[in-house]
This record gives sequence, C-alpha cells and structure tokens, in this order.
Amino acid sequence: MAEVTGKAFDFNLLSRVLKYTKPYRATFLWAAMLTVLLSVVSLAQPLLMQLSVDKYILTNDYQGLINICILMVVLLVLQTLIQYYQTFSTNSLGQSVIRDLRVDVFNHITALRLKYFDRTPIGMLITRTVSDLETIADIFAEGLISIIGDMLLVVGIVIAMLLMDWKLTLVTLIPIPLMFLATYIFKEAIKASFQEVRTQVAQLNTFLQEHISGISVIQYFAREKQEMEKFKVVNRKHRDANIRSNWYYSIFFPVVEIIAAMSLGLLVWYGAKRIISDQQLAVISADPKNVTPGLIMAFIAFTNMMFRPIRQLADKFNTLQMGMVGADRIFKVLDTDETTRNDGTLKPANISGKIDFENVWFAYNEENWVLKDISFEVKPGETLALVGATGAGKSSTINILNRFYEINQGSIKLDGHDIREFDLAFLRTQIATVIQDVFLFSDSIANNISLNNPAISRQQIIDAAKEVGAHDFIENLPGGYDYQVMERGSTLSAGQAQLISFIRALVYNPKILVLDEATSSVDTETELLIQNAIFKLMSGRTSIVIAHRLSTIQSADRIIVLDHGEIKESGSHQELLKIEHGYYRRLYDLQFNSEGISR
Ligand SMILES: Nc1ncnc2c1ncn2[C@@H]1O[C@H](COP(=O)(O)OP(=O)(O)OP(=O)(O)O)[C@@H](O)[C@H]1O
Repeated sequence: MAEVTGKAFDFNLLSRVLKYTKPYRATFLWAAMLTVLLSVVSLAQPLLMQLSVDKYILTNDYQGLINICILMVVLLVLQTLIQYYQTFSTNSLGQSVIRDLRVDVFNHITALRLKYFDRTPIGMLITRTVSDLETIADIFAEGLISIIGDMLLVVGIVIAMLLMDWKLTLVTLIPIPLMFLATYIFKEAIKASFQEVRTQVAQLNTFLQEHISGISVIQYFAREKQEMEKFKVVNRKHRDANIRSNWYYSIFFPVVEIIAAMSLGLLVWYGAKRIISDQQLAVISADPKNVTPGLIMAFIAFTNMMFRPIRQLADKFNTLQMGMVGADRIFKVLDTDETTRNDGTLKPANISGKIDFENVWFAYNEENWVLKDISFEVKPGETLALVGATGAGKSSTINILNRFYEINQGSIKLDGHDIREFDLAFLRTQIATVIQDVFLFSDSIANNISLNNPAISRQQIIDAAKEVGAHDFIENLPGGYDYQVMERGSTLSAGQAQLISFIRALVYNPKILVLDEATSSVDTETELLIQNAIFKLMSGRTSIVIAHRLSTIQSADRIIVLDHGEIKESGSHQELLKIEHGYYRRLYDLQFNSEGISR
C-alpha cells in the first residue's frame, strides 16, 4: 500500500493553498459567512418545533400554530436559499483556485528541463494537472468551509440542548465517545485507502497514455492480448483500491446509524421517564425545567441534526485529506527546481552564428560520460556534419547546444560568448532544431508551422513552404493550410511531416540550424524534395547536421566522426576518405558504397 503522506491539517500546505484564494477573498468571506448563517438558521427549526408543540398544540392555540408554521416555512425557504448560495460560492471558489493553480502547474511543467521528463511518466503529470487538482477544489467545495460549518452546527446544537435541559443532553450524548472512536478508526483506514486509490488512478492514466500513444507498436507485433492482460492487472488494482475504500464506508455508515439510534433510544427513554415522573407529581408544564413532549421532539430533531454532520465529518476530513494529498503532490511538481537557469541577459540585435565547443564534457548521469573533451569550431554560414555509430553522442551534441541539457565541463560559445550568457529564449530562437521524430499538434497546418506565433503571417508561411517545395502538397490537402492535422501528424506521411518541420524552422528564420536528418525512407520524389529543402535550410546559416545522406555529408564544410563520445576524425569528405582504415572511410564503405555513388 502506498505510503500515506498527507496530513488533514498540514497548516503550511493549507496556507499555501489558501494563498490562491487571495484574488477571490470576497467570495471566500461570503462563503464563510453563509456557512455560519446556515448553521444558525438550522438551529432555529427544532426550537420552533418545541414551541409549536408546547405553546400551541398542547394549549389548542390554532392561530399561534399557523403563525409558527408560516415562520418555519419562511425559515426553511431562507435556509434553502442560503444553502444554494453557499454551495455555489464554495464550488466556484474551488474551481477558480484550481484554474489558477493549473495555469501555474502547466507553466512550470513547460519550463522544466528535459532531464525531468526523462524519468517522469507523462501519465503521472497528466494525473497531477487534472485529477489531483480536482481534489484541491473539493477542499473548498466539500472540505474546509463545510467542516467549519459542521463543527459550528454541532457546537451550536450541544449548547442549545444544554441550555434547554442539561441532564437530558448528557444522557443523549452518552454514545458520542463511541461515535468519535468509530470516526477516528474510519478516518485512519480511509486515509490509507484513498492514497492507494490516487496511486492506482495515476497508474491507470500512465498505462493508458503510453499504450494509446504506442498503439502502432502493439498492433505491429500483435501484442494486443498480452497488453490486455497487463491492463487487466492495472484495472483490477484500481477496482480493488476503490472497493476497499467503499468497504470502509459500508461498515462505517451502519455503525453510525446504530450509535445514532442508541442516542435516540436513550433520549426517548430518559425523556419519557422524566415526563412520567413529572406527571406523577402533576406538575407538567408548570415548571419550565420540566421535560415536555415538545422538548423531546426538539431533542430528537437536534440529535438527528447533530449526527448528520458528525457522520459526514469523517468523510469531509477525508475530502480535506485528499485535497491535502493532492496539494502536496502538486506543490512537489511546482517545487521541482529543474528549470533551465536563465541568468543570461545577452540579446544582441544581430549574431553572426559562430559556434565553438571548447573541451566539452557531458553526462546525463554523473560520471557516465557521453561526450568527452569535445572541441570544434563552426564558422558563420558553415555546415558541420556529425557522423558516427548509434549511441556515439551525436544527438547529445545538438541537445547541449540549445541547453536542453547542461554540460558538465568546458564551454560552448556563440559569437565568442558562453551560451549561458544569452537570454534562454533568445538563444533558442536563434537556433532552429529539426529532429527526426517530428511532433505535430492537433491543429491546422498553418498553426503547426507558426506555432501560433501571431508575428508570423500567413504570407510568410506560404513563402517558406514554397521555398522548401512543400506548397503544392499542402495546397492539395483538403482545406490547404487550414487542414486539421490529427494527433502527432498521423494523417500525414513521414516525408510530409518532415517538410512541415522544415517550414517551421524556416519561418523563424534562425541564424543557426540544427538538423537530425530523418532516416525513414521516403519515395524518390519526396526524397528529392527533402534534399532540396535541406540545402535551402542550410544555405546562409551555420548548420550542425546529424547527417545520414551522402549528399549532405559531401556538401558539408567539415565532418566530425564521433565514437563513444570522442572525436575520432575531423575534416572534409575528401580528406577523411584519404585516411586508410579510418573510421569515416569504413563508415562510408559500409553505408554508402553500395549506393554506387562515386567518391
Ligand atoms: N536522456 C538520456 N538519459 C540518459 N542517457 C541518455 C539519454 N539520451 C541518450 N543517452 C545515452 O547517451 C549516449 C549517446 O546517445 P546519443 O543519443 O547522443 O547518440 P547518437 O549518436 O545520437 O545515437 P543515434 O544515432 O542512435 O541517435 C547513449 O549511450 C545513450 O544511451
């Protein structure tokens, strides 16, 4: 079972949540005031009931009875109205708070560096931003304010009862310690089971998110049945966790009913006994301290009224508890200090695009060096091709240039300044990165290109598309540039998606291009389009390309051969080919010679 971390009253956490109510202070106070008012108005009904029996029914005062009934109806309507406004305002308060909190969480998540996402399942983050946040809304809607209201009501009832007849009150309250004990046991049990439910919800989300995203892999390998079995396990755990928490409820509620019945039984027994003994003394109604039928009716109403909030109190404490657990998890995400530091201030009007790697050492995990002492220079407008076997460190080299990951030693310079001296957003907008795995959003082609940047006009988009030679294929799509791309570009071919990502890079008109050439095979026509597009992209820009095409490699000003994070060879295509038994020569022979292209 998951570790129980949340406390119902973690004041630090609560005050952090309450800070989010600041813009809604008026609603908060209004809701709190209505809650108090509701408790006060609720107390009036039993008192009026007593009055109607003792003062009017027993004395045959019909007009008085009518008047008091009208008063009771008026109060009931008032109570209903207050209840309506109270429920509405606490709910809207909760929803407003979580809307703001969700914006903060989304903002924070999008600023986190990739390292965080390397080890955090996406489904978990979705659970945090959706359902964990919902539990915080309940702090307001069903937790905090109504707990205060319920407590006030219980205290009010006990005081009213004590004032009316303290002996009868004490007898009625005899089973209350039992009630507290049952509530405590229930609260503790449900706390753990709720935590487990939340964990299972996150597991279910993670499983579904991954398996729906990776549906093609499952279907390619006909793994549906096996994955279904795994899903059944996750789903069963989710069900079991929910059943366990429901089981506690199904025990708790009957227990409360029994205790409430005990209270009522004691009340009726003792009240009736007192009435009988008072009657024997023939002093009924003569002494205001005597027990009257009206008093017993009022006590019965009070007792029922008292047990309802007590019974719900355990539940509400748990709602509060769940809200606290949710808040704890959300604030943990918000407190994750894994954003890329943005202390740089440089934002020059113009950069030339000169890049220097100086003795760069880099590891994703401490001391597990992925790049070892890498140094190279790319002059403005030049193209550097990175080649090397899989896992050699090519992608890592481009990932550290735009600070997706931070290097451990050495420095990377742009126009002679360490990249950390530049404002992060400025740095990233100077470098267009085109990666193999093109990600397209469920949006129009035009928005996928401009990424909803209003500064990029439709004409710029069309011009860029024409430049990379993709205009015709886009125009032929239904709706042209407004064609709605389905999730992850599933309705486009791999080549088309590549071309879209080129246009995306081109409209931002960056000084530097970082390109991981796609290895996916496309038809000859698209291949030609892509080759041309790549040359268009590279021309006039400093480019670092993870090259898989011979045409790109041959036209590069310099080629660097990486092997296990080290530079093994460096030079032009012709220079490297001359090295007998060299890495490049071997790679070339293996990869390209079969293509029959002349050296
Ligand atoms: N996010 C990551 N966390 C930890 N290690 C990683 C991460 N990404 C890559 N690595 C490791 O770093 C090393 C270099 O990987 P990198 O992706 O840079 O190689 P590559 O040359 O681009 O390979 P490929 O041609 O297959 O894309 C590999 O050993 C890889 O396992």
